[in-house]
Parts: sequence; C-alpha cells; structure tokens
Amino acid sequence: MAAIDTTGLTKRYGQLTAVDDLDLTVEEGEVFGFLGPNGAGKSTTINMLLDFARPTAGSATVLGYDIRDEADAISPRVGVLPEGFDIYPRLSGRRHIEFAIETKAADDDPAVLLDRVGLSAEDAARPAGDYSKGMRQRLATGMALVGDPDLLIMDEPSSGLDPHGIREMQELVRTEAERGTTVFFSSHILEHVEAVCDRVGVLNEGALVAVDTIEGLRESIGGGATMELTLADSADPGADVVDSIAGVSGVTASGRTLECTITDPAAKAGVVTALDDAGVTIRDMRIEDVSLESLFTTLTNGEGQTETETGSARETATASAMESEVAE
Ligand SMILES: Nc1ncnc2c1ncn2[C@@H]1O[C@H](COP(=O)(O)OP(=O)(O)OP(=O)(O)O)[C@@H](O)[C@H]1O
Repeated sequence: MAAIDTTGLTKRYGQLTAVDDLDLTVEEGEVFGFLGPNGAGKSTTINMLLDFARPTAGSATVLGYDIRDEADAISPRVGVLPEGFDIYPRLSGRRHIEFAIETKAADDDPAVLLDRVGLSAEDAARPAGDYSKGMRQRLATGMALVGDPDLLIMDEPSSGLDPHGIREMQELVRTEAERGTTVFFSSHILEHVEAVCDRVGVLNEGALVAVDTIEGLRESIGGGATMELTLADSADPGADVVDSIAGVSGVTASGRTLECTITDPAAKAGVVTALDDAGVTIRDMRIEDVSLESLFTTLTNGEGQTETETGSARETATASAMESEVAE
C-alpha cells in the first residue's frame, strides 16, 4: 500500500490553478521531498491530503484511506508539521506537547518528545510566546511526533532553524524513517532535501515536473560534473587526448588548466588514465558536481534561483587520491 497516492489531484482558486492534475505515489517507509519554488502548490497539495482544502478534481488516498470520505481515519495516524504553526503564547512548550498528547489520546511521555526535538526541560517550562522561531519549529515538530505517526507530513520543516537545528532536523527525519515512518516534506531549499530524501518530486506552477532520486534528476538533465585539471605544462596537448573519450564533452584548455564536462561518471577515471598514458602530468584536480541550484533552476525555469541557501553542492577532489595512478 502506498502511503500517499494521488490521481489527477487538482485545486483551482478562481482562475488560478494551484495544483494541476497531480499524479504522485509515495511508498510506505520512504522519505520523500516535495520541492518547488514559492507558490508552486506544495502547501495546497498538503492541505488537500489533510482535508484542510477540498480538491477541485481528482482523488487521493493517504495510508490507503480516501482523503475526502475517510479523513477521520487518516488524522490519528498522521503527524503534521504545518506551515506557519501558531502557538499559544502563554502556554509552556511542555503544555503544548501535553495538549497534543491529550488531543490524540496518546500515551507519549512529554519529556521524551521534548528531548527528541532538542528542547531542554528549562525551555519547555517557558511560555512558548517567548520562543525563537527555531524553538517554535522544534515544538511543532514535537507535537507532530505525538502518537508515533505512520506518516509524518512536514511543510518546510527547516524553516527558522539555524544550521545546527537543520542538522538535528535531518537526523530526526532519518530516525523517524528508521522507525518505519513515511516522511513527506516540502522544501524549497535543495540541500535540506538532498541530505535526507530517498526521492524527490519537483512541483512548478502546480504541475509535477519530475519525480526521481536527486542523482536520477542530475542524470536526466544531462548534468554530470565539471572536471578541472591543472597540468604541469600547457593544457593544449591534454585537450586533444581527452576530447575523444566517451562521456567527456566541452573540453577547453587555458594555460595549464584543462576543463571538461563529464556526462558519464565512469569517464572521470578514463580522463586521468588517458592523460597518464599520453605522458601528461596532472598537478591538481577538482571535480564539481552539477550544482543543485542549476538542477532546480532547470526544472523550474529559473523560479527557484534565489531560493537556495548554501550554494552549490561542490565536490572538490584533489589529485592526491588518484596520484598513484599517474606516474610522474
Ligand atoms: N486560499 C487561497 N486562495 C487563493 N489562492 C490561493 C490560496 N491558497 C493558495 N493559493 C495560491 O495557490 C498557489 C500555490 O500556493 P501554495 O501555498 O500551495 O504554494 P507553495 O508551493 O506552498 O509555496 P511556498 O513555498 O511559498 O509556501 C499560489 O499562487 C497561492 O497564491
């Protein structure tokens, strides 16, 4: 049984189609990242899955239950971290957790949940109105975990968290997945998604434009890596050597620098070996994966360009690891 299964799911607000004919399956136990720039329709999709918004057309099941007719069976088994979570300013963090436990008729220990989301006993005793944005996010996550849900739906879970908090959130998602929980979370920050997701779906202007692993997406847009080699002498002879290697394209030589685009990962070693065979000495080497921004930008026609956070997922490799292959 799929954890989430949508068929032609559509939501229109007047002339605006917020979600357009969405066919999406999230398997049980998967960590699935729902990506898209602002206004892509991520929250609207989540709201329909949770019966907070009625679809204009199409259908969906969550944990095997129909979202319209069996919403009551869904809610006890789903933990939700909503976008823009509202707190009760005067109630303590702990009281929020207790409230969630009572509402779900669950038997969780509030202290355990608070600990899992990194809120200390002292912080938990303070009024939630005094919390920072990140602490509120942790609190909301703790409330979502009440009742050991089978499916965790998180709308922008890293929102407001500092880098340490983001890592903790990623760890928490992984731990939940190991416990067998399906995790479905939306984000427009690609690095957060890449770190934890088995697969991602990319939404743009309401339509699903891709569903794959991040690696699969990289391959599907033909983006491999860029290899930049610093040679001992002029790069011109080296350019002639690597130009004909399968899986290598766009070779440029400038001074002692040789740059080539790798479309097949296996070609990287081939480049080094071919240069070595030709007696070309490599002094240094850097490999840069196609950046997540460019991947996202390609898939969303540039709309996500300003929404990424930490820059490219750069993999820099010096030649040292492969130096043994290259006889000087
Ligand atoms: N209640 C509503 N009435 C009218 N339009 C709406 C409503 N809710 C959402 N929309 C519109 O639907 C589109 C999708 O919005 P949605 O909030 O689902 O996007 P999102 O991908 O979650 O964006 P963000 O990353 O900014 O949260 C937007 O154009 C938004 O303005």
